[in-house]
Amino acid sequence: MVKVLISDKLGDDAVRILEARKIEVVFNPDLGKDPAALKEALQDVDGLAIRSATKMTAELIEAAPKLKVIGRAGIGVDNIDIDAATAAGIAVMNTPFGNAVTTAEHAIAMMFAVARKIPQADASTKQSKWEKSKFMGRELFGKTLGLIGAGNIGGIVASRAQGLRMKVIAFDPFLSEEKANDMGVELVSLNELLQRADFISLHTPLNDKTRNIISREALEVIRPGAFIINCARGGLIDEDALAEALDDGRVAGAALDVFAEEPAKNHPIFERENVVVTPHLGASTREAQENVAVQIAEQIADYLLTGAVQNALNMPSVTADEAPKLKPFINLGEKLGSLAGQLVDGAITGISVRFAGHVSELKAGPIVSGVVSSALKPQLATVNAVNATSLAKDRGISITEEKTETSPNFGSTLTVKVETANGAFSVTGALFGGEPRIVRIGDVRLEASLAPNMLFVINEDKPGFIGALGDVLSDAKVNIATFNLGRQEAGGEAMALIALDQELSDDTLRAINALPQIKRAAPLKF
Ligand SMILES: NC(=O)C1=CN([C@@H]2O[C@H](COP(=O)(O)OP(=O)(O)OC[C@H]3O[C@@H](n4cnc5c(N)ncnc54)[C@H](O)[C@@H]3O)[C@@H](O)[C@H]2O)C=CC1
Ligand SMILES: O=C(O)CCC(=O)C(=O)O
Repeated sequence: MVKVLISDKLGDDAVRILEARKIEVVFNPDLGKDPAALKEALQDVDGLAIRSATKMTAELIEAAPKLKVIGRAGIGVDNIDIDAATAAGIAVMNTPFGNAVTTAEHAIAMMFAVARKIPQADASTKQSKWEKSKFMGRELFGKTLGLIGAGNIGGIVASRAQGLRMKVIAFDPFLSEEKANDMGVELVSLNELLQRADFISLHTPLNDKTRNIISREALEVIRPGAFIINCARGGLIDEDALAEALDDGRVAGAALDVFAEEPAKNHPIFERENVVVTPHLGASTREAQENVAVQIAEQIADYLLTGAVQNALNMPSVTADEAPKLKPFINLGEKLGSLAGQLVDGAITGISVRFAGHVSELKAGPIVSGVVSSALKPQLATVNAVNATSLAKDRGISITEEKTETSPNFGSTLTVKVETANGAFSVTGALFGGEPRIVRIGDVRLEASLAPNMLFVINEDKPGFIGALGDVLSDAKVNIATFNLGRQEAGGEAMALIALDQELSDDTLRAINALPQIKRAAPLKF
């Protein structure tokens, strides 16, 4: 039975959905905060569902031998070592839209809260102080809002702010001028944004380019009296420099939902009068939590049970409709790649996949990943379908695809060609009753199903060879299951793919290679 661990607080719907799909669920919402216990619990799970408390480090990923998918019920994946997951063949998925509206609403709420000092006024009024003159606020109407990052959440914040009649400008190097125009947002440089914005709201992922994007230098050029709102990630702001800018009044106020270190307790910035803080509540509404719990449970179940891939950060997507059609061709591609990879000699320099017939209408990515990973497997122990194409690219191996709509003798065929400095090897396969079958090797037609133990031979097409080979195998007590022959012309070169019921020993292989007609004999494993 497939098993999924939920190690953070996640809506109950997630458990219901997974169990309804006959998945065993271990729901321990406190495990994410206890890496040692989490490590133990990861030993035998196929899937993991998390929010932000669980930090999936390379060490934890290594401790999860069966893990196939990590699902983040939310947007930010900076708590997952994606490179380590990819290297281990684990799909990493998130739910990019489920909590976006809620988080954008939190940013707007925080902007109001800091501009009107609502939390401070609330606390004072509840202490019976009635300090009316102390809490003079600022109006948002007509002010300039500067968005750093205007994607999903930034875009929603922009539209809400426009409703408040604010002017919205944005710094986002990956947003096209056309899209910005559609959003009614003026694209500017970071420097211009810092100098023009009355309110600055951050909405980028945390990565090497965005870490400390609000740096000490940025705070030096910021428009005096600006407010800063951060509902994205703590590491985007240099917190020490912000504290100083708040103290000397360059920054009028800051509203922070996220912190460089979380949970943030006794943070020095909490002592500042002009700061409003929340404990990473951006996504915390009933609606958003229901959305992300349902979405991640469905995505994890689909992936584990059908192979469908949605919202993965390290794999091409495959819909639930596509998955059953692709599965047999992925299997065929893996077998062809494996056969070619086992038979080529020397470092692989290129792999090409030719799709002919109906298979050319299917998504190529997952099939190519299967071909590449199995072709490289004999040379690279760490390769898998998730990291295959990126690993190939890193090693300078060219990957090409070619598609033709017709396949003369079969509904669909896949041809895999693997090149090395010593030559190329190509093999074609098709599906018979959904099962992979080899139909051509190089220019030679031959039909063979694949078995766990096989022998590939090239020999001179002369009488007596098959008998002699049969004698060697019989002496070694190796039974022939199927024997499939092909040749280009009588008396020329012949080929055979032979399925064996037992594994070949080195001695038997030596005896086969010593037969006079033999040109090549190689064992194959599938
Ligand atoms: N506080 C909370 O509870 C929540 C926080 N978040 C965080 O909000 C952030 C934004 O999420 P989404 O809008 O969904 O992401 P998104 O991917 O839709 O948008 C991010 C935007 O940032 C831009 N960007 C990337 N690098 C940039 C750079 N160097 N400079 C300027 N812009 C850059 C991208 O082009 C994109 O438009 C993420 O960090 C996410 O983790 C998301 C949900 C809840
Ligand atoms: O799960 C949460 O509460 C945090 C959400 C978040 O930060 C995200 O989705 O990026």
